[in-house]
Amino acid sequence: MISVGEAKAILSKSCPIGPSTSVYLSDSVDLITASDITAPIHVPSFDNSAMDGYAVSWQKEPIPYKVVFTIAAGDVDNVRIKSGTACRIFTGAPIPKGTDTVIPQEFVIKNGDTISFDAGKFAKGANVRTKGSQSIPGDKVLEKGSRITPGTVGLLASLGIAKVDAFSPPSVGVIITGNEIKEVGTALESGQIYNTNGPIISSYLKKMGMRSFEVFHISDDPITLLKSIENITNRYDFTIISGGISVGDYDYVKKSLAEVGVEELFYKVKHKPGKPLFAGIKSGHMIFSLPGNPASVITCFIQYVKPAILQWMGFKDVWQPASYLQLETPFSGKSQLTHFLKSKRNKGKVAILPGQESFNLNAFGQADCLVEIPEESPPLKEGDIVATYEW
Ligand SMILES: Nc1nc2c(c(=O)[nH]1)N[C@H]1C(S)=C(S)[C@@H](COP(=O)(O)OP(=O)(O)OC[C@H]3O[C@@H](n4cnc5c(N)ncnc54)[C@H](O)[C@@H]3O)O[C@H]1N2
Ligand code: MOO
Repeated sequence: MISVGEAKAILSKSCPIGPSTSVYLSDSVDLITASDITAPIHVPSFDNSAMDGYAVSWQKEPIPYKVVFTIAAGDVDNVRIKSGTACRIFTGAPIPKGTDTVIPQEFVIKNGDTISFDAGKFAKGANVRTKGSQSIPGDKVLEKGSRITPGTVGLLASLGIAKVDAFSPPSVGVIITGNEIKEVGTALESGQIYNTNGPIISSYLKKMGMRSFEVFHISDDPITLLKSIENITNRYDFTIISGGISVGDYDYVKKSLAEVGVEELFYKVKHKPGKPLFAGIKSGHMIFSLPGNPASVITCFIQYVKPAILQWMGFKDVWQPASYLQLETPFSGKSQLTHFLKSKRNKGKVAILPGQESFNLNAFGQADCLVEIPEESPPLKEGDIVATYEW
C-alpha cells in the first residue's frame, strides 16, 4: 500500500495533459491558454478623449478658444481644427486633428461660443488616450498556461480576439455500480439505498465546469460490468467508477479493469476513508475507481481525481494547498493511515465533526473542509495546528 504523498506523485507524473482546441471567447473562462497570445491591433486604435470637455491645441498662455465643432464617441475622425479654436468632445471620441489636449468641462469658463481655462493646470497631452497606449501589434498580452478569467476575456475582447487556443476540459464517464442503488425520486425496496455518489460526483464535475459528462448506472453483473467498463474507458477521457473495487464476492471492478487492459498506476492508498482507491491509465485515458462509501468518494475526488482533471486541463498548481488552522476539537485516533475528516471552519479555527464513519452522511450538510491527520500522528489536542482542504 502506498502513502498519500506517493499516490499524488504517481498521478503528477502519469496523468496526461489533454489536447487544446480553439474556443470561442464566450466559452473560455476558467480554461488555460495553450499558446502565447499577441495583440493583433493597436489598442486604443485611435487617439481618443478620456473626459467630457473641450479638445484644444495646448498653449501656455491663457487665451479664449472659439468652439467650432462637436465630436462624440463613435463619430468619424475626419476633422481638423485651427489653432486657437476648440472642439466640444465627449469621452471616447476621436481627438480631432489640430488638437492635442482635452480640458474637462468642469475646468472651463464658458462665455457665449468661447471658452477659457487656467492653462497652468494642464500639461500638453492631458486627458488623451493615445493610439497603442494599451498595446501595439505583436505585444505579448498573455503567456501560454494562463488561466482565463473574466478580466482576461475583457482584455482579449478589447483586442478583437474572438477565439482562443485553450486546453479543453476532458469528457468524463461516471459509472455507478451496485444492485442495491436506486435513484432519488423512486421508492426504496428492502435492501436498497439511494444513489448519493452519482449526485456527489456530478455536482463536483459541474462545479469544475466540465461540459461533457454522462452518468451510467451498471448492475453488479460481471459481463455487463466488463462490457460497460470497456466501452466507457474507450470513449471518455476520464472514467470515474463508484463502488465494487474492494474484496467482496461482487466486487468485479478491479478484475474488469485488468481484463480491458487498464494499466494500474496504484491500488490502495494508506488513507481513510477510501483505502481501496484504484487509479489507472489506458491509451491516454485516465480511470479512477473510488470505493463506494460516500465519504470515500468525496475524499478521493478532492484529493486525487480533481487534481488529475486540472492537470489534464493544463493547470500548473493542481494540488490544493492546505490552509493551516487550530483544532477546536481533540483527535485521539492513532493509526498507520492518513485520516481525512469531515470538518467545519469557524473564525479561523476548525472543528472535526462527529460521525466520521465512511457510510455516514450526517456531517455532509455542515462540513466545509477536510482535516488531514498524517500517518502515525500522535493524539492531537485543542489548539494544535492541522492542515485543512476545501470540501
Ligand atoms: N473484507 C474487507 N472488506 C472491506 C474492506 C477490506 O479491506 N476488507 N474495505 C472496506 C472499505 S475501507 C471500503 S471503502 C469498502 C469499499 O468497497 P467497494 O468499493 O467495493 O464499494 P461497495 O462495496 O460497492 O460499496 C461500499 C458501501 O457504499 C455504498 N454505496 C456504493 N455505491 C453507492 C452509491 N452510489 N451511493 C450511496 N452509497 C453507495 C454501498 O451500499 C456499501 O454500503 O469496502 C470495505 N470492505
Ligand atoms: O476506505 Mo473505507 O475507510 O470504509 O471508506
